[in-house]
Amino acid sequence: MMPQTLTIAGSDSGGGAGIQADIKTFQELGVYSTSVITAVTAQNTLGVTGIYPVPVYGVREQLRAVGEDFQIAALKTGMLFDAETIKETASAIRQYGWKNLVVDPVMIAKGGASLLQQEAVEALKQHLLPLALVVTPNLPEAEVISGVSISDETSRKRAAEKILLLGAASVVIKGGHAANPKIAEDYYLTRDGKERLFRSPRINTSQTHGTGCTFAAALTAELAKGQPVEIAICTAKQFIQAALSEELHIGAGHGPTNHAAYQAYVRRNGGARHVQVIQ
Ligand SMILES: Nc1ncnc2c1ncn2[C@@H]1O[C@H](COP(=O)(O)OP(=O)(O)OP(=O)(O)O)[C@@H](O)[C@H]1O
Ligand SMILES: Cc1ncc(COP(=O)(O)O)c(N)n1
Repeated sequence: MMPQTLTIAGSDSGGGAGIQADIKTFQELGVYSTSVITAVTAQNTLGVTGIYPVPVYGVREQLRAVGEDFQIAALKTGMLFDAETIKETASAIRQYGWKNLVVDPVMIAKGGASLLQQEAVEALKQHLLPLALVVTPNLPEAEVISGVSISDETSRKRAAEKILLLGAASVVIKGGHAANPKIAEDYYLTRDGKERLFRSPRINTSQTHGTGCTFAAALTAELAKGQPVEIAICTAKQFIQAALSEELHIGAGHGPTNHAAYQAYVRRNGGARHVQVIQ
């Protein structure tokens, strides 16, 4: 049977991030996707112009509908917007016993719009992170969650350790926002102290809308297929590397990544693009 996955996230009318990015990625990687929509955004490659949260009972009912009928092998969370939605989500994850949770702690859209209310950060830390197998903050999100200002490898590690103290089993601090012009480097740390660096050549592109969502969705898909976390992260990095390499040039702003590029690359070359893993 096809592995079944769930994304709990916001809708992006522009199709590059959020639920839409997740479902495209799940489909490309051969897993079945269910979805719980937490908020509808009016959004395109130029920015977010409206946010319409789904009432909490609507979120609860979607979670119930999925929980009562599907065998969820792995799931991810993206834009959760407010504390009530976070609590409802955490409660359903516990109720249905869903394992292999990837928490992408989405806070701010590329254009600057806030996708998580400030007072909801505490709820994220208290209710959701303890359930996570992997939490995938970008650099600014890692700073907000940990309270550590990240300026070098030592402070990045300290931030990761603080995030793990909140209860997540492992963390990937993504390096898309780092200043390094040559390398995009993601730092992985587990609760038992295992460290890895996932590095790839940095691609010089403005078509980066939804990179975080796509990366976390690829990771979730691979976990659903039973891959170990490190292998799943490596495939997710290969997936986003391909998606950024073959630009679509859609829209006038920060265009979406190319979700079909990874499979096209694998078909052409019999394998995936090189990502360096440093142990
Ligand atoms: N220019 C780039 N070239 C290669 N890889 C990149 C680039 N930008 C980001 N990545 C990779 O994309 C993934 C997502 O990282 P990023 O730090 O952009 O996440 P994010 O900020 O959460 O994304 P988003 O902006 O969608 O919220 C990581 O694996 C990162 O290394
Ligand atoms: C519904 C939704 N979820 C997540 C993001 C983050 O993606 P990005 O930072 O690339 O805008 C987004 N823009 N919209």
